[in-house]
Amino acid sequence: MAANSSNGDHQTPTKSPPLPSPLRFSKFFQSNMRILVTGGAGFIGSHLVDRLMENEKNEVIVVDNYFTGSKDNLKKWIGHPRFELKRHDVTEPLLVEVDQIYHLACPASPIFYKYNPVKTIKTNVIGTLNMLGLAKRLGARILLTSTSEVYGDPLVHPQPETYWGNVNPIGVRSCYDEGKRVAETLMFDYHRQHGIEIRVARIFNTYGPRMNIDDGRVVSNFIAQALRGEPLTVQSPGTQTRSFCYVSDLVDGLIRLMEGEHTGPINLGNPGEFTMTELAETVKELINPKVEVKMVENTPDDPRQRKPDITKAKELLGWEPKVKLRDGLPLMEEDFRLRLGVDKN
Ligand SMILES: NC(=O)c1ccc[n+]([C@@H]2O[C@H](COP(=O)([O-])OP(=O)(O)OC[C@H]3O[C@@H](n4cnc5c(N)ncnc54)[C@H](O)[C@@H]3O)[C@@H](O)[C@H]2O)c1
Ligand SMILES: O=C(O)[C@H]1O[C@H](OP(=O)(O)OP(=O)(O)OC[C@H]2O[C@@H](n3ccc(=O)[nH]c3=O)[C@H](O)[C@@H]2O)[C@H](O)[C@@H](O)[C@@H]1O
Repeated sequence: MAANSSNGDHQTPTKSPPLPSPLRFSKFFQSNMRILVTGGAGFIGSHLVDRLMENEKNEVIVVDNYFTGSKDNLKKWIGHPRFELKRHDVTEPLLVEVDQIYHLACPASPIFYKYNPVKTIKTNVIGTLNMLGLAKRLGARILLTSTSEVYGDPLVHPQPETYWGNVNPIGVRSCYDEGKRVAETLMFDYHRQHGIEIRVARIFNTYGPRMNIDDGRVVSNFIAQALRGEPLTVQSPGTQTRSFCYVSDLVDGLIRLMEGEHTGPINLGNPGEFTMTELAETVKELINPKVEVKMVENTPDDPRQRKPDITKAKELLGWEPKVKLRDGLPLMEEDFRLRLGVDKN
């Protein structure tokens, strides 16, 4: 019987195992944490990647199908030894070895998520199932970027995480808001059934540099319109409200949530609340006082009010946003000027 065999079935190895590749000890492999970011070529994802890459102990893998994201957002990392970019659609299974998963992949602007609603549902449901399956196989911690849209057209204001929402299940926005609600359910079922370490962030309207110029969301629309000298299109009635969070604050919140001890769901957003008419007037005043503000028709099921209750984020993550709308808009203006080629007079 072999001396080192516990059950007697094993042969004593006659040959020692091969040495690991010498590359195993190079700088490339010395990271402590390998992190997957799905949707990392998008707006929030690329800012998250920037922040994760600042830490030399992190190795970052991005997967994206480039539906609304772009390699351009990640160009400073392409070729970096701790960075890898892969064209991949999350509705297909993925085999990679990672310690953490930030799962962002999903079109976020209403014009894009409504463009192919069935695909949006597949991305939210099958995409999240695939990422949870990966997390289960690896024992990895997974964070989902859910949304304030799970509250629908809210009847409670501001919205705490305990509010179950007011969502139209058959409307044109349902592919996104019901899709995210199922994604949250899947996260908690995998947690309860399989013990997966989960984190769920409910993000409220976030803005900043790198949003697509023709993204269709309100802040990017107004800034692009102001710079092009076109009327700012306020969708009626203009009294509907949103609360806008600058992207650096949001990324800080996501990382705190991932690194902390709480599953969530946790609201991440800036409680400063504005009507769309107020937003248009602010953009006009800061960027181009000559443009006109024009009232246009709205889209179905547009939520009338939205403001996060961030008590939980403050208490559990020690997080609150720092950048006020009036300070964030000029930072975004600078980026849009560069990309549109419009100089400041
Ligand atoms: N920006 C916000 O205000 C906001 C608010 C709430 C929630 N969120 C959530 O945050 C995440 C990122 O939003 P964003 O504003 O950066 O949007 P974005 O559209 O800029 O980024 C989404 C990224 O996901 C990719 N993607 C889409 N479908 C995919 C698929 N099937 N497979 C692989 N990649 C896919 C896109 O190409 C893009 O790079 C989304 O999950 C969104 O629902 C954003
Ligand atoms: O933060 C959230 O939870 C969600 O918010 C947004 O959805 P929405 O608030 O409808 O975002 P916008 O399309 O930017 O619209 C905001 C408001 O601006 C108005 N709007 C939009 C565009 C425009 O040109 N003018 C205008 O007045 C809309 O009617 C709406 O009332 C995002 O698009 C979602 O991805 C995200 O999940």
